[in-house]
Amino acid sequence: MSPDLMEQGAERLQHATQSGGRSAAYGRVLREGELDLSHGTVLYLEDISVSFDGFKALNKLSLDIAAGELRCIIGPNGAGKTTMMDVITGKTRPDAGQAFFGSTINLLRHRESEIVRLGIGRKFQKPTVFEQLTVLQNLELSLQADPRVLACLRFKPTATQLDRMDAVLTQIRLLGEAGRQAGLLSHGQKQWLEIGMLLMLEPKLLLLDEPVAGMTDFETERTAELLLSLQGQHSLMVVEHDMKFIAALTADDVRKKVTVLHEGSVLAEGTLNQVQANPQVLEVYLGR
Ligand SMILES: Nc1ncnc2c1ncn2[C@@H]1O[C@H](COP(=O)(O)OP(=O)(O)OP(=O)(O)O)[C@@H](O)[C@H]1O
Repeated sequence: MSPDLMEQGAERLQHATQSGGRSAAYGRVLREGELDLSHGTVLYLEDISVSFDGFKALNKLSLDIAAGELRCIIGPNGAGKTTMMDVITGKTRPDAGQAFFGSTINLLRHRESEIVRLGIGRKFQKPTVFEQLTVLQNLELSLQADPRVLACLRFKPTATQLDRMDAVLTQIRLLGEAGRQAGLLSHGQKQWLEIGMLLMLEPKLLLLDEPVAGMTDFETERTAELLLSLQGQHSLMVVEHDMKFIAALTADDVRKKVTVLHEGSVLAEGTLNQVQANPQVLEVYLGR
């Protein structure tokens, strides 16, 4: 989708919310801040550039992700993968470019905390669960406005929230560990718990930075199953170096796209087979 269409969408939303009228293009009125996926795109980045002391960490990066898509991003160290996630989540402001969430939400106009509330969840590489709390309490904590541990002990979830916790615990395969102290979980289980904490907020887009780093083969396989079960309902951007894991994430659909970043731009995009056979990718990424 072109930025023009994005701006048109934003204007239409503004008109709909100001006049209270029904937008003919969307068939129903959008509430302000509501994600509009009617064009089929959940994330749209165009010509994003970020410089650190003159060094271009991102250089006119353009990328879009379809609603419900699971997109794998690969690239050598320093390619700009983390910086790209920092821009999407509002941690870093780009020098130039556009970033839209759906067709109406201009991410560059929002703060980090607002972007979380708008529906973008981010999982950093290292697990950051609360080790002294139980698995269930960690999930409860993610629902609270007050993130202090003491507040968690007083927190009384609603019936709907309890149902959601049950569903998430099943999804992350920790239902049997709900009362266990998070610090006693394996590394893989802690990573799943953190994904579960993000899922409690029902994000539309999940960004995952090297989710299987340090996991056993068994845990890696389970993680691939978990992420595959989330696609469709959520959109996912998975940054990974582990090619076996990428192969597992793309095995269900040979047309699935993989994006290769290099020196702050998209070097190649295509199916896993296509990017693995791309001579430029072999040269810069695989070092052949
Ligand atoms: N705050 C910063 N100040 C200066 N340079 C930075 C900063 N953040 C990132 N960079 C540089 O920008 C480039 C892109 O970094 P980034 O962390 O986005 O790459 P990456 O693809 O995530 O790498 P890796 O796979 O090693 O995590 C690197 O050369 C990095 O050194």
